[in-house]
Amino acid sequence: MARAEANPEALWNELARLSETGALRRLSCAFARFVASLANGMPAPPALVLASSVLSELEGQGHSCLLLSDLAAGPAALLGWEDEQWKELARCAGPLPRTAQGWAQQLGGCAQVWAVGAFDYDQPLVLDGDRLYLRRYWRDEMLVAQAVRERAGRRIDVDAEAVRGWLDGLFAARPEQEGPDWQKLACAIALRGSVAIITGGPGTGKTYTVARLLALLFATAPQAGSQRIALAAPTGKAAARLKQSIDKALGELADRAGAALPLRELTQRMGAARTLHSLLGARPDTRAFAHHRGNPLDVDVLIVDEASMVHLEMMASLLDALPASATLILLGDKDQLASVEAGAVLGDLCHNAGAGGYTAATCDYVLAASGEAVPEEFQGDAGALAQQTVMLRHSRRFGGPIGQLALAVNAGDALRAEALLRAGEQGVRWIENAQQQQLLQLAQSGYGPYLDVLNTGYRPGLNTNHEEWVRQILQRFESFRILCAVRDGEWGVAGLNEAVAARLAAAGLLRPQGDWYVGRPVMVTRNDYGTGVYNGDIGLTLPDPSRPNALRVYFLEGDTVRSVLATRLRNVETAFAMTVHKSQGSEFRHTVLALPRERGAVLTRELVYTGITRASELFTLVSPPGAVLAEAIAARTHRTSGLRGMIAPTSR
Ligand SMILES: Nc1ncnc2c1ncn2[C@@H]1O[C@H](COP(=O)(O)OP(=O)(O)OP(=O)(O)O)[C@@H](O)[C@H]1O
Repeated sequence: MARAEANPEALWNELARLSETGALRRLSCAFARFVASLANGMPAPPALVLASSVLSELEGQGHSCLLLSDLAAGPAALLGWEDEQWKELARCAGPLPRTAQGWAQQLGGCAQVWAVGAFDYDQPLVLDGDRLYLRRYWRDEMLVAQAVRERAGRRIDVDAEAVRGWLDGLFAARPEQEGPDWQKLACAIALRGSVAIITGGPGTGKTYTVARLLALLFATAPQAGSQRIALAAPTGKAAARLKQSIDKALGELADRAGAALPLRELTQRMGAARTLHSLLGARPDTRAFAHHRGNPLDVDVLIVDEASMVHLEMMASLLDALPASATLILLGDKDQLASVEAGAVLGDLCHNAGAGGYTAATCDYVLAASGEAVPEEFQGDAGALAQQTVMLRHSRRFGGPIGQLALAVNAGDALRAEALLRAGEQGVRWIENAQQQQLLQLAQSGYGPYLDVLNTGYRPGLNTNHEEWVRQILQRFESFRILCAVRDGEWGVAGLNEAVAARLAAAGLLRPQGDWYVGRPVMVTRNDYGTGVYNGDIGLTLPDPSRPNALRVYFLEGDTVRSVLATRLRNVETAFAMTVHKSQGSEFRHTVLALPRERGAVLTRELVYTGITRASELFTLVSPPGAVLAEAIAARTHRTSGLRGMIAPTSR
């Protein structure tokens, strides 16, 4: 890097140029200007201008902080830039520190940066060791780390013998299986603490396990009758699915347990599963929730499903609002895509779950309370939180080709993934060197079943009633979906939605007119408290039976159908195709994953894995020419955060 003199004007011009070319968000440029403006008229050091713009840019990509070592090494790759773009910017900035320590010294001396431990003037940037944060994210990470550490260290007295008796009754013996019953083990572990993480791929029995954990809590809690249990998930769809699965599992258990355990009472008392937004009391026009440490949630046990989708800010709010006496159970698949917003909280909390790392004390307790012996390879001491974390390893739903493909992708084995796809076994298909027409053909047959019912029309007498007709259409629509890696272009959400609608119209199956038309599937893109629809909700546009010319959008939540007048929905987009991100928490009988022509930063192993695991019976990969699949599998999501480090020091 050249060691020229600093040229502040050239630096600002270069930042502006980068934002004009789209390499840098306008926001990042504006943020750097804001930080610079806080110097009481003094010129801002170029190092600070650079660090602020890079930090803001990385925040937009989901990182919660900036490692100074990345800054010293040149963050071009991290930003998705060419080396030359960074070098040019750095040239304008003049001499810059070459080491992380050098950066820490320079930044720590700036009035806009609070070096942790120094006097706090509420500066916008926080320097914590070798990490630079926006203050909000530093505060959120500290809050999450502290709350998790405290919870992981807390033990609840358990009568291990009694627990063993109940667990033996709740889980069938499995003489033919090798290794411990991780599900049983997870119940024992969760019961003794005020936090537990149960992670595992799809179909590994996370919900099955948690239903048994609830039964166990009910059977062993001193005041079982008054336990307040809440179920929640990041999206409405995931919440409805959680409630449905738990009700089903508890229903089956109730039949088996009989009078010994009044589980039907528990099911009735639990109430609906809610989105985290609604549980915490989201309010229009403010980020602050109604529930926080001053007005905590009224719960004893909180179960959160699809925890991989929970972003840092939400996790911090949740932990802040949870009373110390309550137990938090997080369920999720650590290998799925992280949240759209900054942070990869579940991944950070249980990054090493596969290795176990259970102490002798944990192993003794688990043996006494569940009869399960932890194999030697999973023993060790991976810290307090690891003692409360269990990974479920055996998928019941996913043994076939879809499961094998997901495993291969997760293990980074592109050759095996390609071989499985090419073998064309029942359950997985690959359309290589695809043309868009082939995908549109798939869409026409995949969406055919819902369009059949739609086009038959609602006829009193033929379809038992209007709600039943709507339910049938919604259920059929939910059995097929196109997932995209990107938003733009021929293989992106926007282009494909338009192309699919045009194709269905050309086939005489739809009559698109203007924004709203009968049969248009839509996805809500923003929470709307007025109409009670939330980001990620998917509905279908159908005639309003009581007003001849009006259209309503119908949403299916579990078994319940609800609707909103179409014209009242402001933030929606057509949803024949959706991003893999938005599909998390959903499952479709046939899932089609469309990869783009070129590899970009978003195309990662986690994205492909998440796409595959949305399919319950059939998975089709559609890819234009190129080695995009192998490249995607080789690219892992990397999110910089300080959470692991903040939890680790005192977690042993
Ligand atoms: N120990 C078990 N014995 C019998 N059936 C089981 C067991 N564990 C899970 N199942 C069954 O396997 C299926 C998948 O379980 P479950 O839905 O709990 O998995 P999950 O991990 O929550 O899946 P997802 O991530 O897709 O929500 C269910 O039908 C469940 O009843």
